[in-house]
Amino acid sequence: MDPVLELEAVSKCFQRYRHPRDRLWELLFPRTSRVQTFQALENISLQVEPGRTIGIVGRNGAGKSTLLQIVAGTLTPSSGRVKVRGRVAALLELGSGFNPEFTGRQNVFFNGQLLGLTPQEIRDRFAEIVAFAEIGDFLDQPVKTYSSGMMVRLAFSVVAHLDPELLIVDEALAVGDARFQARCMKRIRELKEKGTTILFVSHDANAVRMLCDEAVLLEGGRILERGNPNWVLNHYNQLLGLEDRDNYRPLAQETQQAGLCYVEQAAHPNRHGNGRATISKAWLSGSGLQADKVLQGGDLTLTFQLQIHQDLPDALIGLSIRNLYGVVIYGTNNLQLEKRPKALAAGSSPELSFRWRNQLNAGVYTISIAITSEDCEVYDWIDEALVFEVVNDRFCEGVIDLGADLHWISEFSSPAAIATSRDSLGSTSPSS
Ligand SMILES: Nc1ncnc2c1ncn2[C@@H]1O[C@H](COP(=O)(O)OP(=O)(O)OP(=O)(O)O)[C@@H](O)[C@H]1O
Repeated sequence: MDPVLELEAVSKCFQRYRHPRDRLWELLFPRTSRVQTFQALENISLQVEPGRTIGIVGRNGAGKSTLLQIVAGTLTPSSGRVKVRGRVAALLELGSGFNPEFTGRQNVFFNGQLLGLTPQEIRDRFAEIVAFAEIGDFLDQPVKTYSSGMMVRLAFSVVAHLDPELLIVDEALAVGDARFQARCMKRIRELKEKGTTILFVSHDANAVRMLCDEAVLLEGGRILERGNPNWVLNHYNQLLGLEDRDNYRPLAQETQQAGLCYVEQAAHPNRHGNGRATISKAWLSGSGLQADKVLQGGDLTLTFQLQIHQDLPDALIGLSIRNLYGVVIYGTNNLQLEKRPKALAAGSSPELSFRWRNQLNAGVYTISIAITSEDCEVYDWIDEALVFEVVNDRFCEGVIDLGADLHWISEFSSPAAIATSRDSLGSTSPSS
């Protein structure tokens, strides 16, 4: 199959002044130009096959946005060739692609037509776009009156529902509250599963590792590495070096012991089941910071209130915690925990809770909850019912904070002292 995207020796130069006063100088003395040419991209060649998700990583100023703007057609290259097969939809700059004087509704049609969809095709998707964006009555207000959060919700919804062949997402823009992040990432995963080709820009190595089939590392306007995400990201982490750690600031200590609670999910879009029993409420509580933020390391409790509508022979009640990239981090249910209910009579409203130590690392997570029969007849299932964000005081890599401990052994200078220290720690060497 032909590649969806082909870049051949693409370069981009910008003209810029070193100091603002140079601009004035040039106005006063037009023959003595002080403009400098800056090469933002140099000789980029890249082919992307259909259905691939490619992560673009690189330090600030590496050229990621410039590259993606060239692919999206909002910037022309200084030299080289760009070929895109099919529709490209890009979420690059906040508000780009929107006419501020038009209403949200008009902008949806305007963008759809720019992407080559017929008015009927846009009408067919309109309800879905509006439902996802959740901007309510603002749909008929001019976009210039929107908050940045509303703008990003509508912009993401438009690009993610117009069935592009190539979707370009700058992850930095797909943020907002934890719930919106979870919905964005879910939609991106759905598009990936449908075979959409995706270019995904991110500073978050974990995001690229989990979502992308391949990664491209840009540095100084050139491709430094392309290939397996793990391999490329190791290189990226080396580049970041201590930079990140220097920027890391531990949390202030005023953060303890608020509660957090999620209530009724009556009309949840990701809900299904035959209704013989329903989950009337589910909520999470523990050491929190704000409504949907919890601290790493504390206890979390997920409580369910159930409503039994018909006598049930048995029930399996469970939860599944996923990260934003759909990876299941943990799941369990009452059978695995050997807690069978005594009776499930019609009209009863049992309540139960799961409690665990929160070892998740910083990030956004979702919890799917369900009640089914032991042989998987689904009574009620709410996918990604709860969304919460974990905040971690300590910096560590990965999804779980195992809270490793460290004991120096080699600070003892003599072999005898090392042996003594090993004895006192009760440790054995790997070879013993
Ligand atoms: N319109 C412009 N005029 C002059 N220089 C520009 C222009 N746009 C980008 N640049 C420069 O080109 C370089 C690459 O910028 P770009 O925004 O593509 O980097 P990036 O990798 O997306 O960075 P970040 O991660 O910070 O968003 C930067 O040094 C930037 O200052």
